Amino acid sequence: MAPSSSDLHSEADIVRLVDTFYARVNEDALLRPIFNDVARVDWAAHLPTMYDFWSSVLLGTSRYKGRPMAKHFPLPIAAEHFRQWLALFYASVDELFAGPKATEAKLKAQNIGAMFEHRMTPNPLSLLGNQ
Ligand code: HEM
Repeated sequence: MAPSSSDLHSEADIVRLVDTFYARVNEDALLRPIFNDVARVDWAAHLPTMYDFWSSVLLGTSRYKGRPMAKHFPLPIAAEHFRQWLALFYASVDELFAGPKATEAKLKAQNIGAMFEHRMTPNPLSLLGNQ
């Protein structure tokens, strides 16, 4: 019988989630080149930043102080990349956890991702030339 998952509660859970998610990113044909070839991410620095980010979002610790949009604007990413990012995030949550906090993690990832994607999409009104 498969072991039943418990919900996400602790800092150790955040670390497991982030490590599992980025392991999937690093095996993904669409996303791996963006992180490793385009952005040349320093994983030893990025993973702790992401522990802080998700600890702030899900456990309310306010440890993350960065400005994430600035890191994403220069990247060649569009709807398909955001869809894949979210699919891998959902799969990671579902592999490890089940419960209200796990559901909250997926909802927040979806909302923050949609906001990033929206802000990165050129506004068609700008074509009309009204600044
Ligand atoms: C297609 C989707 C995405 C790609 C390819 C992507 C890629 C990246 C890259 C390359 C960095 C820079 C890492 C570095 O500093 O070396 C980064 C940073 C970051 N990303 Fe994403 N990202 C994506 C979506 C998201 C989403 C949906 C979230 C939030 C739910 C997110 C949260 C962050 C945060 C918090 C940082 C750290 C910024 C900082 O250094 O303060 N990303 N991302």
